[in-house]
Amino acid sequence: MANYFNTLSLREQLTQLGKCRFMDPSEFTDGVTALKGKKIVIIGCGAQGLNQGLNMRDSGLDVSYTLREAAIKEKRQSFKNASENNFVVGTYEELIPTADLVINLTPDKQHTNVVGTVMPLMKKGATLSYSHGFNIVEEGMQIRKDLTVIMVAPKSPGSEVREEYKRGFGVPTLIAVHPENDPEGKGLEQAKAYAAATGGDKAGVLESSFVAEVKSDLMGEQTILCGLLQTGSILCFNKMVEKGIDKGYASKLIQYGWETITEGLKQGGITNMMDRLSNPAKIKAFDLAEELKVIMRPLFQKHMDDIMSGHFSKTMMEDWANGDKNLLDWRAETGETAFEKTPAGDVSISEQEYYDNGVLMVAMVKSGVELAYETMTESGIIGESAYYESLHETPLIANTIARKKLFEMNRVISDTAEYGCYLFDHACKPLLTDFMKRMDTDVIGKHFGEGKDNGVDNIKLIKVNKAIRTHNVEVVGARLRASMTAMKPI
Ligand SMILES: NC(=O)C1=CN([C@@H]2O[C@H](COP(=O)(O)OP(=O)(O)OC[C@H]3O[C@@H](n4cnc5c(N)ncnc54)[C@H](OP(=O)(O)O)[C@@H]3O)[C@@H](O)[C@H]2O)C=CC1
Ligand SMILES: CC[C@](O)(C(C)=O)C(=O)O
Ligand SMILES: [Mg+2]
Ligand SMILES: [Mg+2]
Repeated sequence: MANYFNTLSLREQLTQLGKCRFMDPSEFTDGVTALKGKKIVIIGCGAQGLNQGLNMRDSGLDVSYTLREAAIKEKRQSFKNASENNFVVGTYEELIPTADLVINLTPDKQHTNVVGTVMPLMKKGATLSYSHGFNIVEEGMQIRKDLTVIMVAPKSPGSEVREEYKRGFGVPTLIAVHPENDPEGKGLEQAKAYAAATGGDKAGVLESSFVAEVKSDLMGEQTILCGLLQTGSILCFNKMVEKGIDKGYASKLIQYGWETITEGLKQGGITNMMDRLSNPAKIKAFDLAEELKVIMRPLFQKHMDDIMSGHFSKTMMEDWANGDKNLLDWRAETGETAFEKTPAGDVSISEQEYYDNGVLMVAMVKSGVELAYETMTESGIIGESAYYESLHETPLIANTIARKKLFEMNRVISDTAEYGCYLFDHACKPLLTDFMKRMDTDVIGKHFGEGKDNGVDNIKLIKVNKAIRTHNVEVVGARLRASMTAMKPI
């Protein structure tokens, strides 16, 4: 098997990377009809498997789960997830031959093995679906020619796929049909019905390609979504403790701070998040973000370059072959950080205080979202896709940190995302050493400008506001959010 993307001509690479059409809600008036009465079998019942299946069943579809035999025999967590939720569970041999749609929701590392095992059991003309196209794009998996291959990729952790659905909303979703596998031309209708069943159509669906999904998904998760939240949490916590801020307070400010400030981002973009600060604090956050962008841009670009060239996937696959050594070492290190080990203190922090005392966190979010968006779009990924993969998903990841810190984020995201997150974190922390030496409690831990006059230079404020509001992520975001009429506040 060879990296599929690297086998394409440059022209075809650019076409697939740029494939991105925002679908009109009127295209979903048929709802789940294309899958109604079809037998849907999900392989794996983990983060995505369980939550997508629950949504699909609540949307009226016939969902069951197939697990590897050992998971059933040993009643592993995946077996408990499915059976305690009253789903039928069976072996591959029992369920795969009956399936019209087989949804592969096992970890990316397992895809070649799992798909290779189930493919001979699939009935003629059935459909195979993925929620991330790594196996097809980076590993060049070849699928039987009579099978339709689709992708329905929620731009969200599995837990939030469920939470947003229960709120009557959904998460933005990329759908695609693999051009090499659409023998009956039914792929798109099935992908649309699947996206509707998970609630994705309420938040926005992009008709995209496997290639565009893989390259943008890897970039988002490694940089702004998980990498920078990981690095930012550790650096901000350590700075506060070094400067004498109470540890419990510092822990709470970080754990719940990302969720609170990015809720402002989700509702009204970077503009609204920055508008929640006083004018002097906004100017300070803007200046810090500009500095951070200069320092981190080469790292963001390196991640994008390595993802595009296949270097990232090659090195991660080497780690798979090496018993996941890097991943497991990095995971253990994260568990030992002072932030992870310090419980949130029993102190009250008001919603506004998270902004006022977290100016550096706001600056980190702004710089990371803009850098990820800029780097992706410069590489041929379309703005709408880059928006979902940077700005819209950051709050959904922040929700997981609020639950149980970085441990929870790294538990809920895919192993692929976790690997990329640590890779970024290891490179980013040293890059920010000098910058962090200059930071003090005025920007993290204490109210910025407390007791001082709130006056600012009008000309500077006008320039800052203009720069924030005219950034392309804001222009695209305002358009996309206008169609998110079902979005609910947390
Ligand atoms: N995590 C997320 O939020 C997101 C994930 N995705 C994509 O969704 C897919 C699933 O990821 P995720 O939900 O994180 O996966 P998880 O790690 O949460 O779940 C894995 C499931 O697969 C089963 N499994 C593991 N190894 C094997 C194997 N060798 N054979 C058969 N089954 C196996 C596990 O069961 P058991 O070990 O008990 O057999 C478990 O039920 C990936 O492609 C990922 O990139 C896309 C968007 C977000
Ligand atoms: C952000 C990580 C992710 O891509 C996701 C939740 O969307 C993943 O692979 O887990
Ligand atoms: Mg993702
Ligand atoms: Mg991912």
